[in-house]
Amino acid sequence: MKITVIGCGYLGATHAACMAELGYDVLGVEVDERKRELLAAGKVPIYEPGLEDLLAKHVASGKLRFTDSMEEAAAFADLHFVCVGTPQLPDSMGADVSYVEAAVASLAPHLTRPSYVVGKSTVPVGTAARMSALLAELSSVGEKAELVWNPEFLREGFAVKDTLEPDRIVLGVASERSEKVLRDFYAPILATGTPLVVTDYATAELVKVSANAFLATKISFINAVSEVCEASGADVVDLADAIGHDARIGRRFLNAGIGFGGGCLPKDIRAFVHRAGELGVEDAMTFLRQVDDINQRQRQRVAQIATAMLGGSVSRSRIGVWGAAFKPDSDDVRDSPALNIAGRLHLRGATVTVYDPKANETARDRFPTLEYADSAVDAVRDADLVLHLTEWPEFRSVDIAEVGAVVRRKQILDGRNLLDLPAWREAGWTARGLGRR
Ligand SMILES: NC(=O)C1=CN([C@@H]2O[C@H](COP(=O)(O)OP(=O)(O)OC[C@H]3O[C@@H](n4cnc5c(N)ncnc54)[C@H](O)[C@@H]3O)[C@@H](O)[C@H]2O)C=CC1
Ligand SMILES: O=C(O)[C@H]1O[C@H](OP(=O)(O)OP(=O)(O)OC[C@H]2O[C@@H](n3ccc(=O)[nH]c3=O)[C@H](O)[C@@H]2O)[C@H](O)[C@@H](O)[C@@H]1O
Repeated sequence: MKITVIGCGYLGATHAACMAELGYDVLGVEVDERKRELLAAGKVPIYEPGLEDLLAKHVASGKLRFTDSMEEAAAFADLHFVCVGTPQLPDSMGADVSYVEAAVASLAPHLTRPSYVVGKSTVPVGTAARMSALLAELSSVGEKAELVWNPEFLREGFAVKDTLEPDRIVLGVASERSEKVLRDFYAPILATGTPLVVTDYATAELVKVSANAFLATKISFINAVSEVCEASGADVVDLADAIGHDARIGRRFLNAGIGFGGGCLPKDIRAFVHRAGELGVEDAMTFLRQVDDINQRQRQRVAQIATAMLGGSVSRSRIGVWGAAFKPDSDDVRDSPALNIAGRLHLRGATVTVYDPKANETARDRFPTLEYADSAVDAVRDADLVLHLTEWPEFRSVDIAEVGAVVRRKQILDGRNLLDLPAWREAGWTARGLGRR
């Protein structure tokens, strides 16, 4: 069976390579020439563990190809997955769905056989119904071009595994026929016992944003509690361990720290609130504004604690920053809390040197005025303060004595609450976490 994947960024490149791995012939459609050429050469423009091997294998075997032509896409397959971006609009909290509209509108006129267009992008509720109407209107086969909404739940850093072994598959469908086509398509994954939820468009769209909103809420909840821990001398990690033993709560996504970032959670919660407003139920989602505020506050809080550790002013001090990506095992710096904090301190007059095992280049593109080092030790040479902001495992195994020998002052702030603070203190450091003893 043949499929196309329209939009080959983080989501689309992963989907394309993984579907080739399942045995399908895949044509990726990508408008960005640089990305398309890299992908066609078997190279992934992003760092995602395991993805390049998979992609290179299937490009070499011919199961995976890339194009920029929708005409070619329409001729190639009858099943098309839309994976284009839905970023936050520049002038509002809402999501920009124009890339989804453009993808559907440019594919539809070329469809000459009954086809299925499957939206995977994260969209405001109501988008799928509009895209379904647009598809029927613009395709020469009319309603024989059907739309399905199939939101994606993969996490960066685990994208390949999450695609091949998802927690669940959700299908928003308008007909039994399209449900059957998608059930057959995902049969290799469903055969392993993966739960399948078949529902309507609106529910499928809302499942996705609700899942991200819940995860964001969990993180902001523990971050808010961490501030109370700090004020009262309690320890938020012990607290999270203790409440996490309750299966109704669960320990995952209860790591207090500098907060969530990335290309999805922040923009998705804002788009959710915005859409609720358009639907006249903004009050129901007011708490999500607080979730966002608490998240922003964490960045401010870390900058404040860092300033206090430097005696009330960061001006003329040197700060070494460990981590730039919004999370480990990724080079994605979209809305990265680590870089936001580094940038704030730089703006206040500190010399800030950043090291990230994989994201130095993507960080330099966005924050060219920061300095970048090639190792954890080089980043903190002559530093007055070390900030641990992205939890790459290598930062937990640094040689404390080696780091101590190169810094100017032995001060470290653990923005991810994962370092062994007692070990640092034993070596003569002032070591702090967020809401930690
Ligand atoms: N990054 C992630 O981990 C996940 C992302 N999502 C959602 O998936 C969607 C895509 O996200 P990312 O992959 O992160 O974005 P991205 O920005 O990395 O990729 C989007 C790609 O689509 C391409 N594109 C735009 N218009 C096109 C068109 N008309 N034809 C062909 N290509 C086109 C762009 O050039 C870009 O390469 C978003 O809605 C996001 O919320 C959902 C789950 C996970
Ligand atoms: O819609 C999306 O794009 C994806 O968004 C998130 O995935 P992702 O952004 O890749 O990363 P997460 O692992 O969710 O982490 C998000 C942010 O939260 C932070 N985080 C996570 C967990 C935690 O306990 N504390 C915490 O601060 C991370 O450091 C990171 O900055 C969701 O986990 C995916 O299910 C979803 O598909």
